[in-house]
Amino acid sequence: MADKEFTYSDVSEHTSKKDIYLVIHDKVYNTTSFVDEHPGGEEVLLDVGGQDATEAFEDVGHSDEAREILDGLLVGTLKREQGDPAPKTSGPSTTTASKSASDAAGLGIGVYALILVGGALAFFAYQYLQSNQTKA
Ligand code: HEM
Repeated sequence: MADKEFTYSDVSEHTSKKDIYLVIHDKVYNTTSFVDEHPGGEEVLLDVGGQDATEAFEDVGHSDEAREILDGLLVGTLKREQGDPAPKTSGPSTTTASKSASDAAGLGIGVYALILVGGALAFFAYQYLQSNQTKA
């Protein structure tokens, strides 16, 4: 049963809670029995029902236990045809995510530096003005 081949359009017919298939790494999984038990909730599974859920699955960083459950739900492999959506991998999107995350961190440090330097400048300017006042 697990070597059955499914086309993308076969899989896309199984989108309801009572009959839901997911594609992860070009393997087809019948997730119907697991929807109610998913620790991440049924919503997220229904969102990707009948679709390639590779990216969604990998982005969460599922445990080995999750992967074992997945093995038990396997019903076949995906047979890609021309015009089907391209395989999804978490590769490029993760790189972009971490890049923008580090950009944001860089900006955060810049803002802190600006506050520190600005604060120091204000302090010295205040001291300078105070000393001028005492002189006068
Ligand atoms: C049939 C496919 C899936 C299986 C077997 C599965 C299994 C699991 C398991 C066992 C956990 C508990 C934590 C762990 O062991 O990693 C979990 C957590 C989670 N899953 Fe999935 N999952 C599947 C698909 C998905 C998909 C497609 C998403 C989409 C975003 C998702 C989102 C999450 C989230 C957000 C959690 C964290 C819940 C929390 O810690 O509060 N899962 N999943």
